[in-house]
Amino acid sequence: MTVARVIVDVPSRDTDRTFDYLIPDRLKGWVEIGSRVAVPFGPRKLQGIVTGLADDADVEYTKLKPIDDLLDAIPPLSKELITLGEWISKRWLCPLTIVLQAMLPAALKGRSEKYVFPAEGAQWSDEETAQSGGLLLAFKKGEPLKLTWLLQQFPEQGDLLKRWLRQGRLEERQKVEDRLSVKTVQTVFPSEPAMLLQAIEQLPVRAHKQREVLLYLAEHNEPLAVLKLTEAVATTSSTIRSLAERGWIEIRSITEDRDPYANRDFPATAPMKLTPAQSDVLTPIQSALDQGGNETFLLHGVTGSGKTEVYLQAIQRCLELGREAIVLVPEIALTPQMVERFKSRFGARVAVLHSRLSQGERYDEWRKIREGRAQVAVGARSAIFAPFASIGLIVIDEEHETSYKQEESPKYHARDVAVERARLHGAVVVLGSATPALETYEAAAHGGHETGLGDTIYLSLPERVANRPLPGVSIVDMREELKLGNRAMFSRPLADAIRDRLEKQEQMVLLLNRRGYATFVMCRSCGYTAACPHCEISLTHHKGSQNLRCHYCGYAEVEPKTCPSCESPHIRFFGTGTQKVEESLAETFPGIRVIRMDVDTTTEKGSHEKWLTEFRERRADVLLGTQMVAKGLDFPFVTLVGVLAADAALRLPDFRASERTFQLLTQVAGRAGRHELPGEVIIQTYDPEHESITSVQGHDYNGFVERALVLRKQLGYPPYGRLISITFSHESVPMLLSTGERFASGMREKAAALGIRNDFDRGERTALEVLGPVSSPIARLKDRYRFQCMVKYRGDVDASLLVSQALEEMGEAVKRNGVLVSVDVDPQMML
Ligand SMILES: Nc1ncnc2c1ncn2[C@@H]1O[C@H](COP(=O)(O)OP(=O)(O)OP(=O)(O)O)[C@@H](O)[C@H]1O
Ligand SMILES: [Zn+2]
Ligand SMILES: [Zn+2]
Repeated sequence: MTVARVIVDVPSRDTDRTFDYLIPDRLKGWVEIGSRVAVPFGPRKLQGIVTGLADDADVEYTKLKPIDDLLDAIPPLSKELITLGEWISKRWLCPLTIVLQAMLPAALKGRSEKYVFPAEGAQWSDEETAQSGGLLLAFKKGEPLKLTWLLQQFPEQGDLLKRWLRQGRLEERQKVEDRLSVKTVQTVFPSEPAMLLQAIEQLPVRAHKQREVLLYLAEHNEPLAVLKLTEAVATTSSTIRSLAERGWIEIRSITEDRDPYANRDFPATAPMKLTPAQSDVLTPIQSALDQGGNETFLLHGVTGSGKTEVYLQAIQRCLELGREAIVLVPEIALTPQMVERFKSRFGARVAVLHSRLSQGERYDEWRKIREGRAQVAVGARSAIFAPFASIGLIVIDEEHETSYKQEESPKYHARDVAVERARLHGAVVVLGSATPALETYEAAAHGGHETGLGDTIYLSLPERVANRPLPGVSIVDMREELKLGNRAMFSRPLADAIRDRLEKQEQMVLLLNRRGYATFVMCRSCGYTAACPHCEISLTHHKGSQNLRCHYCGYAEVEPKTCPSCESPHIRFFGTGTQKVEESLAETFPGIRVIRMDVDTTTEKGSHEKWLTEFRERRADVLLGTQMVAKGLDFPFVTLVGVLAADAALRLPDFRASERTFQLLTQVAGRAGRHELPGEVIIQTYDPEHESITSVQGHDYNGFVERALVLRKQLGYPPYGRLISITFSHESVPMLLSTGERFASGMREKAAALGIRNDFDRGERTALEVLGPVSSPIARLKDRYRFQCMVKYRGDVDASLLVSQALEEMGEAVKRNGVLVSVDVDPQMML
């Protein structure tokens, strides 16, 4: 092959196509589909990814420029991932380069030199050394060598070099990683116990602390981090250092492995003996795996029904068949507890990918996958791009979670990507949830094809393991509480239950549903509310910094003491934050031990883990938090779940608001009574008759869903129709209106030309309707007004294509006027 088709890394519509480059002789055999290259582009040098190879070019040969450089020896992307990327780019109307960049670990994005060196412990026979034509000798000094230099020096040895890199005997590293990596830890190496006891004799009488340290080390005679030792003995590092100066202990810096789980023991677990219900759902999954069939299953299992054990045993079968598995979990459920369950079963074969890893750590895990050292990838959304070669199984836990849809470009949904990637690999998909998304449920229960999921097989685990009952749920009407004179945050039944658990030394989870329930400022005299001057949304009160802030643009102002509008002093901060609940708990229940988990307390690396361990070890009575306490946690002593402000998110202008509320409440209720002790759930609400809330009480997923589906059908909303939202933003409203109108009429003409009607009601199979332009729910953002059009369609029409054509036709004018356009295919957030 002499020509490479390259997607350059400029995310715009004009460059969203391949450009041809010559492959220079020295790079022949090295440039492959999926290679990252440096290329000249006009006056600039750009990075690009090779998406195709050819023997002839689209333009005249003589006009082709050669590729400047190859950026990695082994292509970071595979042919299959490029194909998947092309599909994503079409499906969600997003430039291909943005999709491909999203597939690469961040550490790989820089353009830094690559170095090659022998892997630790790698050996070569004399014969191989002789064959290598000096290549291996070049490594003799043990120093990494530049990839570009090697390619020039050993043009004949390319194949060997490549083979050894693929086998992992040679390793490829880049500078960026060196910069990121190697963390060193000051570690104490104690002498023999006998020596230490002798040393104690020699200490001055008053050196209590030093004596304690030496005693401790005599007892625990093994290397220990200085920090750990100071904690264990409650002393300072200078005490320890003075012992080192006298030669009784030694302090050395040792490099810490970046694998955040590497230094932890995971006691190995054997597969559990399945319950009959678990076996019944595992059997069809395993036989699909055995037959190499490309099937999608919905595993609908109530909370605590043992879905995870089913995943584990399905993965085991997949590995036995010599194939690889991806497990997706929502970012906030990617807790150490979850990771532990996979690590204990499959050990070092598991790679973990999540956003709390540093760039270097993520890159390490990614390489483990690509080099075949790991066969199971557990991670959040983007782990769907794990660079495996032969995927047998993709599991998506809590498949209804909105976090599987990326809100910024590329706006893909990991569930749909999973189904497509599984198709490319002939793999099995298992979508698990106690509260499946309506789209998934519809596809599985009624074979709905509008969902894009295709045929989905419905499996169910309707009961908890070991006949444990689902917790009893009671609903407290907060309006009644107010009538009875209770203005506190906790209703009487909840307060009583909390007291009861404190007495019994059992544990509690309290959820504050804060979405749509921001802490805003309102004047009780005149009704003034503080809003951002640049965006049409209310400002949020931040207690720590005593200011009001806009969550969208970052605008901040000092908190007012009197109303800026009428000067009344009765200006109040409304709404409840977790911090306020924590204070109120402390006042109402003196001595109560509370762990608060929200964005403020979990930003620090490892903090999640710390809080959960503390709670598991029963060093706290209450785990209080936002959405992040609702999922995946399994604590035996939790017998009470309380929900404050259950209805806070019901009024959001989003047709999924009630589905989301139902899901959240069911999930958090599922944290109670998962082991021997029975559980109880108390939900506080101002809207006790709302179906989202009453259905949680009856554990009635199917009833809730069937009723919700009737409504969706009437409105033509998903899963009976699909949506594309197009948002235009500009400083001028008239400009927006005319742009929006032009788009809407363009779309209508296109649909009409295809004979597609725009009325949804008459039950025609194919329909398309354009709604808007209307002002967006967030009407102004950063001084730009926002209008949106919604395309609603169903049946046999490629609406994404029509939208991109309509936008293309308006392209020039829109660009000239500075209107920004953003497209969201299958939007999950209507705000
Ligand atoms: N076959 C089994 N025998 C005994 N215990 C089991 C079995 N399967 C699962 N369990 C236990 O039951 C509890 C609940 O299981 P698990 O956490 O897998 O449920 P889940 O369906 O994933 O729940 P959720 O959706 O609420 O996270 C766990 O403590 C698990 O160890
Ligand atoms: Zn006022
Ligand atoms: Zn703002």
